[in-house]
Amino acid sequence: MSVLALERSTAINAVLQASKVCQAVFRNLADAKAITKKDKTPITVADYSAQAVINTILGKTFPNDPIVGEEDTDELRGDERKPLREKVLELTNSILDVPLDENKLLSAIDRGTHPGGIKGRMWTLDPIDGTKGFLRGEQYAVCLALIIDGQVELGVMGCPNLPFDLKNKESERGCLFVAVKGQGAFQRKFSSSDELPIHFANISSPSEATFCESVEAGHSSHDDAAKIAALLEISKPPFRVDSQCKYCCISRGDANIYLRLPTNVQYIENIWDHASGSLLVNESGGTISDLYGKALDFSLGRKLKANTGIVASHPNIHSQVLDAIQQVIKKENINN
Ligand SMILES: Nc1ncnc2c1ncn2[C@@H]1O[C@H](COP(=O)(O)O)[C@@H](OP(=O)(O)O)[C@H]1O
Ligand SMILES: [Mg+2]
Ligand SMILES: [Mg+2]
Ligand SMILES: [Mg+2]
Repeated sequence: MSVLALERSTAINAVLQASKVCQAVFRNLADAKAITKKDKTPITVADYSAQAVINTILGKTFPNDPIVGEEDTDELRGDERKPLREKVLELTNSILDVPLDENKLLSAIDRGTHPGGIKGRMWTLDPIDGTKGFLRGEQYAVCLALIIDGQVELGVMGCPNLPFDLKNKESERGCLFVAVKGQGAFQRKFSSSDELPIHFANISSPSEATFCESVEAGHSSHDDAAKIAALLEISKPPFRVDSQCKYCCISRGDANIYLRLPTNVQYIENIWDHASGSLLVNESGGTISDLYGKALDFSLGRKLKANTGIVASHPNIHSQVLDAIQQVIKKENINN
């Protein structure tokens, strides 16, 4: 049996089950009212339920593994939240073999409150990455990764709305991406367990590139990206996609560069927003770093405290992309 085989199959099953939760809510999106968390970002019944499903499945096979999950139950407790809680419970139990009661539901979600760190095994989970994309009816991803001693060893991403072949409009939607360190990167359809290896598209000059960025200008500066693209003589328009689907797209050759450029100096990236995607990039032949060329450090808790922004691209062009980023950042620092 290959390394992490049980972790791999369990994570794939967990992500597929959680994706079913999201797809069920997505089909009746008008009913999926979002509430706003303390950090002013949205959350829906599907985010809570997907985290409950994945944490329950992981807990059965790996009862001692901690989980660093995005969500907690702070906003799900109290009388006024009873209707929301009941919806989350109903949705969760429509997927799980053994139904949960309300207390078990809350504790399943709160298994995700681990602080992270450098020692031992831990999972990191983003039950819906791109909640804003989900609410707009666009792209989102269910993202799960296993970190051991600060290193991402396994990443699985479910992208329910992503076409298997982006160039073919009729292509089936629902793709799952999986990478294990040292074992390569693969894509499969939700509807079939056949896995196909994926690779970065070969590219020799940044000017030929298509770059990905967030749909949300508040999550990544579109203005700075345009300046960087101009310096690199990129003529193709940006490919804007929500969520870690961006990592999936560059890893299978749909685009060549992913830029995530801070809009606010206070913002620090979350580990669950990049763990699975960063391994997918590495295993499909890409390079990933922060804006200063520093490796992403997943060992410092729930956040990427030592890093600023993100850039992923083909190794042939990475240093040129970093140079262009430096020029734009330096100019801004001088002007501020
Ligand atoms: N000011 C900000 N800068 C960068 N990322 C932000 C941000 N505010 C929220 N985010 C993150 O952006 C993620 C979505 O990324 P993208 O724009 O690539 O779709 C969100 O994940 P969630 O949707 O899981 O909350 C959230 O963690
Ligand atoms: Mg969120
Ligand atoms: Mg996220
Ligand atoms: Mg999320």
